[in-house]
Amino acid sequence: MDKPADNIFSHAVARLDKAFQHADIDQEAVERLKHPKQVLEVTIPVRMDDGTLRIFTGYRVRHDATRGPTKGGIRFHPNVDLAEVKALAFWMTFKCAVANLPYGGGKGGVIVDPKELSRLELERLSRGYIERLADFIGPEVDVPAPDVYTNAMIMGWMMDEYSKIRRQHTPAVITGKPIPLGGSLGRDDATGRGAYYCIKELESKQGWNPEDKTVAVQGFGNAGQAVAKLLHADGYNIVAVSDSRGGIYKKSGFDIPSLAHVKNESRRLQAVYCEGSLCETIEADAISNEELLELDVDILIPAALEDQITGENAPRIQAEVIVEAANGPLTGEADEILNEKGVLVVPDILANAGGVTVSYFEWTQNRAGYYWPLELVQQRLHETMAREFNMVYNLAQQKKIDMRTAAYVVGLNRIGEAIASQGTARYFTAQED
Ligand SMILES: NC(=O)C1=CN([C@@H]2O[C@H](COP(=O)(O)OP(=O)(O)OC[C@H]3O[C@@H](n4cnc5c(N)ncnc54)[C@H](O)[C@@H]3O)[C@@H](O)[C@H]2O)C=CC1
Ligand SMILES: O=C(O)CCC(=O)C(=O)O
Repeated sequence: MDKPADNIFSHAVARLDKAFQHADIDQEAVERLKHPKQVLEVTIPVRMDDGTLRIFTGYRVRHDATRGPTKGGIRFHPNVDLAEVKALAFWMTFKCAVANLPYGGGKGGVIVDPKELSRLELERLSRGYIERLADFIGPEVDVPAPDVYTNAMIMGWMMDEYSKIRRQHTPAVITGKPIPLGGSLGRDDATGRGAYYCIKELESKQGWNPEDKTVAVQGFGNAGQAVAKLLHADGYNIVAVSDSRGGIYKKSGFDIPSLAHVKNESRRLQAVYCEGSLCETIEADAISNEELLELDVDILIPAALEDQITGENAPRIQAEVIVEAANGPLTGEADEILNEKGVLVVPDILANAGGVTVSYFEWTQNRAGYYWPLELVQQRLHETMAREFNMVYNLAQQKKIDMRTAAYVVGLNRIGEAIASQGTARYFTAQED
């Protein structure tokens, strides 16, 4: 049985060996991709509202920069550790390659439960983290963004802090910002929307009728809410959702805008139906997050944290399709079991690439100083997701491999081409930027 928490990074890189057999890349390059390029650990002293001092620990990892500046979000969570941040940075390298963005992969995290901080404490922590990272990031070097328990407001503080340190307005140092500070229209729901576009591609390939399909969504934050809302609007029956406290189930399905409205107002997931701002409680079953994963649904969307489906619960998964809106929700052992069972898994490095794709659009808009209408953002996101979904899907069919392996093959081939174009001597002598 695997023990996911003990080495999430080595489990993540182990997936490369399977993909390498089908890819066109030098073996030494693959070995090199099993190690991050740079790792930074910082301590952040923060004056709390009661006058005491707390020291927080944070990380930023740049995994690989062959295809461009490293790119990836910042997570604020009590369980953040270095192995997790390294794994998340590794996934970013492949996600950016699969979406064909001119980026490598990076990721950051701070060990903190942001729900325990006041707004001012959170702002001091966010600014302090960027002060520690200021020499490590930059629009052409490493470009952070939101991830779990960080949001546009935090990105705004961070961009402002970096600009203050550089004495230069620098919106392209970070993406996912508030619109008045240079954020892109459409970044807010881009991760869930990207996953939705993947599901729409599957729908047309498999001839699904949305009204016949049941869906369970684990995690009701940025990614989970957006994909649930879009699927609901198309007629899919969202029968279960959850957050960190647990889930709710209703056989006839939920009105997702009502759930989202109340969750965002009250910070609690409740079974409700709203007409305008008038909301009433409705009948539903309380379920645990573990139970949600094992429901008899057509489509399961993990949209919370890593290692949710393991060798232990994979045999009990009943969904026919799993769309990984979260990063790393399945362990390697779970993958094997689900592949055996014939479950179609749309992997994280494809399914949740919508967020970083619109982050790329935001970065290009910041650098050009010219801003796009929402329709253009969504149209280009749709084109990217549909193109890369089909690239991965067709490769999987052609080589008779699972979609995760196919996605890694696409990523490895693109990174391999970039290395070959640079000259391998450069790649292997640590001079790449
Ligand atoms: N925000 C973004 O643009 C992107 C996020 N992702 C990934 O999507 C996943 C979710 O991220 P966001 O939606 O941004 O975070 P978020 O902070 O907006 O929401 C996280 C949600 O997960 C819930 N949650 C936390 N622990 C849980 C648990 N143990 N079981 C069930 N639910 C739990 C929270 O209550 C919350 O509803 C993460 O894996 C993240 O790395 C991936 C690509 C981009
Ligand atoms: O928007 C970005 O740059 C990265 C988002 C992210 O952290 C992710 O895709 O996991």
